[in-house]
Amino acid sequence: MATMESLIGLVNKIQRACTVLGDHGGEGMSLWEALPSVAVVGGQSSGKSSVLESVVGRDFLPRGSGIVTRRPLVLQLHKTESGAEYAEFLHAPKKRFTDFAAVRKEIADETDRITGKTKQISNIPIHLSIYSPHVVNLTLIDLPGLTKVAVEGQSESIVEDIENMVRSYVEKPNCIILAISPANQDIATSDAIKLAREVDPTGERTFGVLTKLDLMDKGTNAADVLEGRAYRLQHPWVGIVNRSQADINKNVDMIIARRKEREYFETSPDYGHLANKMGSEYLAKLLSKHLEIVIRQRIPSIIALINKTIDELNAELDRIGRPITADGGAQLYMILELCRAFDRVFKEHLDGGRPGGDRIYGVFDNQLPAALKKLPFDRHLSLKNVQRVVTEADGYQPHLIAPEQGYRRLIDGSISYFKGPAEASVDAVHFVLKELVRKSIAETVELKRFPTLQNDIATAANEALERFREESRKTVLRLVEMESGYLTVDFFRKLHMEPEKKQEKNANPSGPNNDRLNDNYLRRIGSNVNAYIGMVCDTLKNTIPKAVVYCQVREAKRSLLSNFYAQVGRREKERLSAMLDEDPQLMERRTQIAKRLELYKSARDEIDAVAWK
Ligand SMILES: Nc1nc2c(ncn2[C@@H]2O[C@H](COP(=O)(O)OP(=O)(O)OP(=O)(O)O)[C@@H](O)[C@H]2O)c(=O)[nH]1
Repeated sequence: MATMESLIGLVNKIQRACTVLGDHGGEGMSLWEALPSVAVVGGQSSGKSSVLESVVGRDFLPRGSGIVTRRPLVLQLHKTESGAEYAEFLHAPKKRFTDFAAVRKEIADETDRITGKTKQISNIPIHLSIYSPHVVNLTLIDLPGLTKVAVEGQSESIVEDIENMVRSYVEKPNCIILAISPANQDIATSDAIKLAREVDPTGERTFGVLTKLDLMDKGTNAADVLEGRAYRLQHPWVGIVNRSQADINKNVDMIIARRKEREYFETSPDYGHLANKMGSEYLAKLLSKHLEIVIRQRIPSIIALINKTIDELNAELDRIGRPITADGGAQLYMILELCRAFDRVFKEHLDGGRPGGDRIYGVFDNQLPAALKKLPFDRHLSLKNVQRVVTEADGYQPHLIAPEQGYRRLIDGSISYFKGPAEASVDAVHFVLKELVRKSIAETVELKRFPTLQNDIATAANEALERFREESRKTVLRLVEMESGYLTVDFFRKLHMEPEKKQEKNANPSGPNNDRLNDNYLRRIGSNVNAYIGMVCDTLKNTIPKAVVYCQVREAKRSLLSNFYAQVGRREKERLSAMLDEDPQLMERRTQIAKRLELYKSARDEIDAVAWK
């Protein structure tokens, strides 16, 4: 069976770890909140700090008039076997305080650091651990005193602010409330009891503490309260006699004060019969014992919470990706795997399965034919232009039979118009491919965590696409040039064979005459060229897409990242790690999760070890 010390020590340890990680508060139910803690609540000057100090057996809290406690103080008491007493602050972890006057000063300074020297309050806690053979394992939270009026220099809202802050601690179901009330005031007006009743109506987690018993009017006593008749709680009331202000001023030692307190009860005619259940030492033991019971009850639910959280953290780690290995070979492998994952997505876009590849067909099916249709052959083959070209081609010697040179020039001129739509198709497909690269990178889940690699892949892919575009451009231009380079002879032979019935009877069949190049003759040349160009157009409508697919689409599928692979393979280990750089926020998040995971796992181990001892 676990001992009391080990159980409370365990909770102390876990709380401390939670604190280091900033695990308390925040989103969801945290481990911190699942652990029991003791909060000290009371009106101003009710004796909260004095009770805390007697429990610890040391002077270490700032004193003065007005509200001195202006930030929550999370005080963890660690019982040590022997040796010197010392204190440590979470905000100055490397510094051991053995002088408790310095601890007091540090609390005051640290309070001012957040709140300024004003009388404002802050709900950011100060964490203090005290290691001593004279304490019991316990975590206590000292809170600002509840007050009814704001004093000079404080905002009007301070009364409410303090109450809200204190309430935020005591309303947690795992908070044990140490409600401090001074005996020289009517218990019915106690701020502590009022708040405790509100958040814990059944009184099962409230411990009533009555201070200043020695300051009661002569002839009156607090037996009614201490024996539970005035205000009933589930736990017995504990009476306390702290040092008076005069004692404090005289520097009366805590140990002596404890002895005097013991003597007070033992010799008191009013409380002598309760003596063994009164005093700060008894209170410390009572709390510690209660805490142990509570912890024991809570262990199953704490373990459940821990296990649930471990599962959640693991799931989140899986989602954002596990840390990357440091080995160069493994990194190279990982980069190539990631590239392949991208490549798969990219191919799915082209081959179907993912949208986008169809837009390439759109280029061939709509854009290209539409552009071809718009070419200005009407203008180029107008009577006027045909006449101009043919005459120019003839030069000083008009053609004898047929205007061979004129035909060639008209055809060449027309064919060169095809370059525009051919290049436009190349560009259009280029942009579709580029967009698909962008989309594929965004859609490759595995790449999400690696912004640098995403960039590298995008750059490499775009460079490759640029090369393919250039190759494709050359190829389609060549197709067009090939059409000019050698004309289809058959077409003209057939023309020649056709009966020239449409020719005017009086026109000179051999061509030119005095009003050489009459309209009908020119129209015929124009329509012959037009028919030939129509044939070329039909051919190019088919061959341009073939060239584009061959040079760009097929290459993109085959070798989009080939150069990149070769480069990566030659890279140094440092460059590989750099490529696998992640979003700093993500890395930070992963470290956070890993740390919390560590905390929860070690908490589980510790609980296992203690609970089954
Ligand atoms: N005689 C006597 N004086 C006490 C007792 N408890 C507290 N005092 C005195 O009451 C004054 C206030 O006590 P603190 O312990 O500072 O009270 P507090 O509730 O912590 O005060 P704040 O943090 O300012 O709200 C001090 O001067 C103490 O010496 C007691 O049991 N007997």
